[in-house]
Amino acid sequence: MSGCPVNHGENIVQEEGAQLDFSKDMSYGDYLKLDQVLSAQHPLSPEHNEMLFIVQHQTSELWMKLMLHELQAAVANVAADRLPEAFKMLARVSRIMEQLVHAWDVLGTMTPPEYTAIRPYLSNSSGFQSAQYRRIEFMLGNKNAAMLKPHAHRPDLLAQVEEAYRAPSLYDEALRLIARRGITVPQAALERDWTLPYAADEGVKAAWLEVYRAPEKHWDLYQMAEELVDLEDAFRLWRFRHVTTVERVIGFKRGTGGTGGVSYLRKMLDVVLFPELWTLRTEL
Ligand code: HEM
Ligand SMILES: N[C@@H](CC(=O)c1ccccc1NC=O)C(=O)O
Repeated sequence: MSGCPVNHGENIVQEEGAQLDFSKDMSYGDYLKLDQVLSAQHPLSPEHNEMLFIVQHQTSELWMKLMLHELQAAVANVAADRLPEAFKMLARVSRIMEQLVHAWDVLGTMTPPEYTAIRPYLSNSSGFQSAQYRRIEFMLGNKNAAMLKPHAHRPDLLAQVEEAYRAPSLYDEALRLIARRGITVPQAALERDWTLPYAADEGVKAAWLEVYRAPEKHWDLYQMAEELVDLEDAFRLWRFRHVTTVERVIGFKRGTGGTGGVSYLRKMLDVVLFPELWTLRTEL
């Protein structure tokens, strides 16, 4: 084999001039704090599949962290009439949601006996208690005071969840925006108790219909509405894949969080975040 013209990896690295000494420089792992991130996986059971379960949830929480970062900035941009910036962020939030929809395929490789072996180690913990998830739901308008309770023992997290609970949602800000643009929106939608879940309103539907019937007059509001529909569409897919994966893995057992399990998650499929943006379509 001597004299073989194969370009070995070592040669390529040298020819390319890749830096190989990081004793004095910040490296990849330093920048990304990988020692911290990759030392946070501690299975409680002897089961092989628990690593999948932990990594799946931790990566989901990381994506949720980015989603919150983008959503917060998007809401602030809508409130400040900076729509191009808001659209960029909302598009990213929808793509993250789609990423999480596809992530269910990985978890779906876990069979009921494999999960049943891990489940006792989870005790009463459940995704129901995810503070980041609850903040996302609240920012998207699905407000519910009872969902604050699982965070009562963690004042730091409770403060963050409460902040999202008390603030106007993305949709509330979108309605205030279209009102500022001269479209008639019922006053009750513009100034209200933001802790209450949004209730569909014929006057709000009429307002959005004005946008959809003359898109050339309100092009950015039209784009805003379609960004919101994209986001809710992706969120619905996530909820659907969750309940299907849960049925596949635990059937109709009660949840570790204390709910009926699949029955509870199916009820959540009926949640509509931006109702008028869906109902108006019948009239177009
Ligand atoms: C085998 C995998 C999974 C099973 C069996 C499962 C099961 C359940 C069940 C039964 C509930 C209802 C609450 C309860 O009583 O526990 C729930 C809620 C929830 N789960 Fe999962 N889950 C799984 C994976 C995940 C993953 C990967 C995530 C992503 C972070 C997640 C996030 C959530 C969230 C956010 C809730 C609350 C939903 C709401 O209140 O609308 N779950 N899950
Ligand atoms: N609620 C699930 C447990 C569960 O899935 C879970 C437990 C701890 C951490 C995250 C979880 N994922 C989503 O609910 C169950 O009833 O099996």
